[in-house]
Amino acid sequence: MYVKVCGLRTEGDVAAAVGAGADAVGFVFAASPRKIDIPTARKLIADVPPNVLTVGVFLKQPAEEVREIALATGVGILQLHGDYPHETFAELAEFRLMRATSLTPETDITVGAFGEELLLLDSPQAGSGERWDLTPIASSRPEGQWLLAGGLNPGNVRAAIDAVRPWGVDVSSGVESSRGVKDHDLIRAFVAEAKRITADKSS
Ligand SMILES: O=C(O)c1ccccc1NCC(=O)[C@H](O)[C@H](O)COP(=O)(O)O
Repeated sequence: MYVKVCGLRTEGDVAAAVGAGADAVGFVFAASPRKIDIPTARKLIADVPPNVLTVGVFLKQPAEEVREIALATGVGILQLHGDYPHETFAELAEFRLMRATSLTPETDITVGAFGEELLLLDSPQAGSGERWDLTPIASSRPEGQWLLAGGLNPGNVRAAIDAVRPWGVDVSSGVESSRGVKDHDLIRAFVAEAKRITADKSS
C-alpha cells in the first residue's frame, strides 16, 4: 500500500513521516493553515531521501505560479486540485503530475486521462478531514495508480482500504492534533496501519 502524508511543515513532521515508512510527503502551497513558504519547503524537500516522493499541493493557482514554485522548491510531483482543464496539464507537462478531484457522476476516473501519472480521489473540500461516500467506487474502481483521501485516520483507514482497494492512501487532517499541526504518533500509527493491511493481504 502506497502511503502519502500531506501538509507537512517542519523537520519533525518530515522525519516522523519518512521514519514511519511513508512513500510520499506533501507540502501545501495553496491558501491554507498548512501553507508552507518557499524557502522552508526547499530546505525540507532537499533533506527528503530520494526514495520518498515529495509532493507540492496546489489549488486553482495559475500554471505560471505553479511552475515557479515547483522550480524554486525542487518538489518531485505536482498535486493539482480544482479541476484544472486539459490545457493546464499540458502546460505543466514538464513536471510529474497528480490530478486531484472529488467524485461526481461526471468525473473521469481513468488514471492518465489528463496526462497525469497519479490520480487522487478526495472529498469535495480537500484537506478538510471530511469523509465522502465511497459506494460508487466500491463497484466501479479506477485501475492503476490512484490514491484515496478524505477523512482518513488511523482508526478508519483499514475499513476504507477494504471497501475500495485503492492503490494508495493519503492523509492530512487525520494525523493532526489541531488544524495544521501534525501529531507524530498519529502519523506513525496511520502509516503502520495502512502498511499492515498490505502485509495481511499478501499472506
Ligand atoms: O490541506 C489543505 O489545506 C489543502 C488546501 C487546498 C488544497 C489541498 C489541500 N490539501 C490536500 C491534502 O492534504 C490531501 O491531499 C488530502 O486532501 C487530505 O485530506 P484529509 O486527510 O481529509 O485532510
